[in-house]
Amino acid sequence: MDIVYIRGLSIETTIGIHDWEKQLRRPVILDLEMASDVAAAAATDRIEDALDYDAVTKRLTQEVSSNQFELVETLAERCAAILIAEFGVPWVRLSLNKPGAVGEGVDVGVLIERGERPRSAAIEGAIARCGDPACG
Ligand SMILES: Nc1nc2c(c(=O)[nH]1)N=C([C@H](O)[C@@H](O)CO)CN2
Repeated sequence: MDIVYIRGLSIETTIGIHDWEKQLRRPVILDLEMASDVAAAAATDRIEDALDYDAVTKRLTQEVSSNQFELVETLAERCAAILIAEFGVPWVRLSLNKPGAVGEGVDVGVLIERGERPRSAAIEGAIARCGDPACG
């Protein structure tokens, strides 16, 4: 499985369960791994055949910065849903860090995986030879 990744995407938003948190804007940091057929894009050398990390960055920035959330879980699920529904990403691993949430130097957040991991060509070949999907 090939991956297009985005690391350290910092987006300003309003997030938190406490009243004081609802009054301020603060950054959250996203790290994304998105399944994508890199070989197919390389074969044509066309952005239309690639998962455009610039377009993903702009869309997630727009969504996260223009909305308010209570939980990091909600924000993470919203981003994963957008990647699957709007960008056709079959599988995503997304980690969301909320800096300073529980004090200096402590990292908290969530790590989620959504969608189905595409099988490698080698696994597909093995299944085809075996004739039974359970074989893979
Ligand atoms: N699992 C979670 N736990 C907590 C969250 C959250 O979003 N998910 N949020 C908070 C507060 O907003 C925190 O950042 C500051 O107390 C607490 N726990």
